[in-house]
Amino acid sequence: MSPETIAGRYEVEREVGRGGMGSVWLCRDVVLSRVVAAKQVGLMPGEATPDLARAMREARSSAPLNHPNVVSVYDVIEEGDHIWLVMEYVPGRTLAQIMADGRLAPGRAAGLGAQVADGLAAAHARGTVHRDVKPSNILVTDDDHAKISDFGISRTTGDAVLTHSGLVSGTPAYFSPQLARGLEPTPADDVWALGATLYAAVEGRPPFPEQANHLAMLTEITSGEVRAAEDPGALAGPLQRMLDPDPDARWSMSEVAQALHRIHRDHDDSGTRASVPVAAATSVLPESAPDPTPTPQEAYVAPAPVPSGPDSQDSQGSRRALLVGLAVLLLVAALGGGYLLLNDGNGSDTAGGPTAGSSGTTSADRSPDTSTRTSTGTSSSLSQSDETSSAPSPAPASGSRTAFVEDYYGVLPDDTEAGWSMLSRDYQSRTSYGDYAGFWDTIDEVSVDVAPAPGGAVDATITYTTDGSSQTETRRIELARDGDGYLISGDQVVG
Ligand SMILES: Nc1ncnc2c1ncn2[C@@H]1O[C@H](COP(=O)(O)OP(=O)(O)OP(=O)(O)O)[C@@H](O)[C@H]1O
Repeated sequence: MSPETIAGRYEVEREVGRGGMGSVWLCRDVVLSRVVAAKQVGLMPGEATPDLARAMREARSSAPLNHPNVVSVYDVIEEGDHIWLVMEYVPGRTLAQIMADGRLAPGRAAGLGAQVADGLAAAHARGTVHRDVKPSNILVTDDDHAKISDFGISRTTGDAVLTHSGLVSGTPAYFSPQLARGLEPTPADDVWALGATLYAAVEGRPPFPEQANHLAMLTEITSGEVRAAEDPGALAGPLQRMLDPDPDARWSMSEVAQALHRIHRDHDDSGTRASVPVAAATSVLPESAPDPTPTPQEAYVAPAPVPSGPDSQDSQGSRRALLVGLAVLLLVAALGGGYLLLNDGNGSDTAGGPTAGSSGTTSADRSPDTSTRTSTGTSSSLSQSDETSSAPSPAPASGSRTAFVEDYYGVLPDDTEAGWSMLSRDYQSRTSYGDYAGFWDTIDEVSVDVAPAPGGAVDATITYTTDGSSQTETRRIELARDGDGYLISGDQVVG
């Protein structure tokens, strides 16, 4: 069901997209009689969750910018179980969507990049680092006016270190080597990310192509060895300066803007130049088409904890890279799946049920009201190459909801086939078994405390341990009935 009005002021017309934090809706502001975009961000009743913190951060970071190349944030509204970020509506497409049609001509890429650089230079002048510049965060109108959006994980000088909901939703493909190593974000990281974005726009793939194993990808990024773009045209020089592994040697964002404006003036070769779709790597979010019957209850899995701490010594580099990788993986993997698993939010499964059959569980006599804990051993070495297989192991068929979730984490990280079989078919369809197993292959040990949550959900406080380092988060896990037992049908971070 779609919301009809938000805060008695914004009449909802339709859904225009979905991101890592929820849906985005086209609305009419009846007070000022203008269209706006409202981004729904999940909020637990009575709690200031990391999502709220993220929305407030986005509002605070971008609202004062008031720049033609930055999406303006107008308001943050708390209503019922949700918060809404009300912002300027930008008709058009994301750069990721444009790139899906084919590679961009260098002149056009320079023109879009110059505008984004203008917006980011203004942010940098205010001491704000965006941290998540990528094609899906660049909105482009039909006449090629570009605006950078989503300051949700931006950092302003003096901010407390983010411990939750930091980092990116989906892909580290645009991370600088320094960010991949877990160092403090700086404006130079945005310069790299914009360079990587322009590289992908003209080349058809990002400098470090997407891999199912994000940890391996982060390790590769830390090398900083970018393969020279094959046909960058006039962008060759700027790309070299933006993608310099040494952040001190990179251009500032203002220098980038100047150079790109100059190229755009000199090479007005607009349009795409080939029908080579950019790999899905650059379209990291399933961007939905307008839907006349949107379902606002749907929420994407929220970001996972990010390792924190002021230490940025090189000697800590590999460990922090691992932790950052782990955070990314947790972020995209949720219960261990792949990219941006959707939470169906209603606790019901799709018709047809899971591919696996059902069998008994040992947990039928456990009380659903008792918080329990389980811990499992070291990681298996499961192959990550099987992208399509359905696991043969049967799902438990009976038992309490909390016990089912406990059992789920009880089989992990070692028996990913059994874990996979405990996910609903709908949930499985949002990732691949290869990604799922690949994620759990990076985890040495997982332990969980479970407790009943409203609506038949289960709150699981999960601790993942890798290489002696641990990360803990709480996920609200939705379960769907499957015969006498359950299957996991969705989840979201709640703490
Ligand atoms: N201000 C806006 N005007 C018009 N469409 C928008 C606007 N903001 C977002 N959208 C659309 O909604 C989609 C989702 O946006 P959103 O910012 O939630 O996701 P994201 O940036 O891709 O992901 P994340 O929030 O995890 O970084 C975008 O891809 C775009 O299609």
